[in-house]
Amino acid sequence: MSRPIPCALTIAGSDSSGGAGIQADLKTFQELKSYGMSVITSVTAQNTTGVQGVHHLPPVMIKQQLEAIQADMPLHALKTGMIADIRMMKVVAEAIPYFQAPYVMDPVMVATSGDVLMESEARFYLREHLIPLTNLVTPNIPEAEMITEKNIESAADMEASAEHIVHGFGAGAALVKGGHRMGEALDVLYDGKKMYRFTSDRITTKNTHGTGCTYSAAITAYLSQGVPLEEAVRRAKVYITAGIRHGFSIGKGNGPTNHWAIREEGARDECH
Ligand SMILES: Nc1ncnc2c1ncn2[C@@H]1O[C@H](COP(=O)(O)OP(=O)(O)OP(=O)(O)O)[C@@H](O)[C@H]1O
Ligand SMILES: Cc1ncc(CO)c(N)n1
Repeated sequence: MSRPIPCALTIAGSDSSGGAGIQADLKTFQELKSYGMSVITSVTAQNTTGVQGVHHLPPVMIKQQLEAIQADMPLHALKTGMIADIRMMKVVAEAIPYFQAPYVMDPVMVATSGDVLMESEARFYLREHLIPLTNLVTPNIPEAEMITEKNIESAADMEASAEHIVHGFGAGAALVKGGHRMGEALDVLYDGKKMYRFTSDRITTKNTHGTGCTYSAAITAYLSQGVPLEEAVRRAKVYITAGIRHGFSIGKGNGPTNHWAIREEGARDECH
C-alpha cells in the first residue's frame, strides 16, 4: 500500500514580496515535500522595506476557506501565522479542533520591519482561546514577553518563559526563539516534560525577512510527515539556518531567506 501524501495547511496573511506569510509557508512545504494548502486571513502590500497596506478578509470568507478544506482535503498538520483581530481568531479557534491534526502557532504580532500585524487587544484572546489548542507555540523573545508579561534577559529566562507558556496558558509545547537578542542563535523547546536547547552560530546578515514564518512552516511540514516534535524542530532549525545563510540580497530593506538553501548546502557538502 502506498503511503499517504503528507498534507500541510497554513492559515496566515499574504506577503506580496514572497518572503514571509503564506508565500514563505507554501514554498517551505513544497521544498520539504509536503502538499501545501492555504487559508488567507489578510492581504498585505509589503516588500523588504515594510508593510505599505493591509486588507483583512471578512471572517465569513476565512470560514468558507476552512470549510472547503475540511469538506474535501486530508490534513496531517497545520500552522497559523498572521491573524490580525479577534473576529478572525474566533473563526480559526472554532475550526482547529475539527482538523484533528498537530497545530503549530507562530504568534505573529510585528513584522521584521516593525509594522504591527495584530491588534494589541487580540493578544488576550490568542492567549486564552488559541494557545490551549496548540501542539506548539513558537514566539520570538518580544512575543514571549507579550504572552507571559515577563521580561526575558537570559537563556534561563527563555526556559522559564517556555515553561510558563505550557503550564500557565496550556500550550502543548513552546519554542522560544532567541534569534533577535542572544549572542548565538539559541532557541529553547519545552514539551511539558523536558527542556531542549537548539543553537546555531549567529549569521551576520540583514536578510531575515520571513525567518519566523519559514521556521514554523518547516516544523509543520515535518510534523505532517509524522516526525516527532523534537526531531521536527531539530530538522527545521537546520533548514532555517541554511535559509538565513543563503538569504537573498534583494530589495532595499531586509531581504528574504532562501527557501531552497538546503539543496545548495547538500550540493556544497557533496563537493568537499
Ligand atoms: N542572524 C541569525 N543567524 C542565525 N540564526 C538566526 C538569526 N536570526 C534568527 N535566527 C534563527 O532563525 C529562527 C527564526 O527565529 P526569529 O527569532 O528570527 O523568528 P521571528 O522573530 O519570529 O521572525 P520574523 O522576523 O519573521 O517575525 C530561529 O531559529 C532563530 O534562532
Ligand atoms: C503576512 C505576513 N505574515 C507574517 C510576517 C512576519 O514576518 C510578515 N512580515 N508578513
